Amino acid sequence: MGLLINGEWHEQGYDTARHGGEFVRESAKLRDWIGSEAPDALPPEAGRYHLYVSLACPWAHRALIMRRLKGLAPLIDVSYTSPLMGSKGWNYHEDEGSSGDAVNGVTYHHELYTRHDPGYTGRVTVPMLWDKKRGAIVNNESAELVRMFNTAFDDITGDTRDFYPPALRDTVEAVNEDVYEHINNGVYKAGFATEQAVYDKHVAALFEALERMEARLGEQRYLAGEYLTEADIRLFTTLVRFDAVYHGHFKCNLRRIEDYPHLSNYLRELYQWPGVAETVSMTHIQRHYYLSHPSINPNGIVPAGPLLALDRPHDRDRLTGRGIYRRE
Ligand SMILES: N[C@@H](CCC(=O)N[C@@H](CS)C(=O)NCC(=O)O)C(=O)O
Repeated sequence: MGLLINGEWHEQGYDTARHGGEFVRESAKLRDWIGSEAPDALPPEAGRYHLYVSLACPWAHRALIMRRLKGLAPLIDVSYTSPLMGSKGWNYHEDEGSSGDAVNGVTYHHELYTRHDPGYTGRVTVPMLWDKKRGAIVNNESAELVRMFNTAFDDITGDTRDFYPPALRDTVEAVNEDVYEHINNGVYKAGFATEQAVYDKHVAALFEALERMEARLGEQRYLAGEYLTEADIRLFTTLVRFDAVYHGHFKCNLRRIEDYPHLSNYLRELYQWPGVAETVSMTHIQRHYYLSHPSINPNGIVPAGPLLALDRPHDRDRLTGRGIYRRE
């Protein structure tokens, strides 16, 4: 793990001591846009953009799912990193399970950031969308990649499915805020805490939020109601990692997702949604977390279980669901 300072790689973990034992996530810095809404946006084009992801990373995973569900796989190709994030950060070592970098041929992900800006300062993260034409990064904030993929390429693909329908936006935003703060990032805040009181606070907030989602999903099919939206994709990527990684490795162990009837059935429904299972690699997920954080798991033993069997039947059909909203 490390970061770039004026274009130089520095090996450095998260500095929790500076924040009283708290893990504080740095905001993504590269925020260009593709589409027709913004005046200075880049044009949507088939084959022009390339998505760099780790199959282990929950933030990358949400972009990868949107790419798949919006039919963008033929337009936007993908490279995935090795699951092991060592002292030089994310890398493309094919012998460790990476696809290699077919576009730029780099070994380390940070080389892409310095190709974009030789003096780059900041964390070097996945997911990241690359513009082959300019040889530059478009955007490294997954929440924005999800939004972009939802609409930017619709004129090319003819796909009008909308994961952020205007009538549901307020609900989606409210759920996203709770899920991001207490669940998506909550597991990290608990797992990377280096003070007992900090861990206690975040683990409690995490399970209170899971209870809220459990109650919500007891009454409605999806987080924003009858339609599957980006809010569901954003919760899914944490739920699917929870019992396998966050429960043990990050000590988020008051309960498992399996112990919540609605959350566990909902997790299985989403996992079985056409196209989703193929974006899930439990091998990358478990190998990444258990092998990349020596301060938490010094011996690097990767556990054998749990046996999740996410293809078991679910009971969600008892609630009204209308699938994905389509724009007129
Ligand atoms: N805000 C970013 C966060 C992405 C992120 O933190 N990704 C992690 C992997 S799960 C990463 O690349 N971490 C490397 C680091 O922080 O040095 C997003 O959602 O796209």
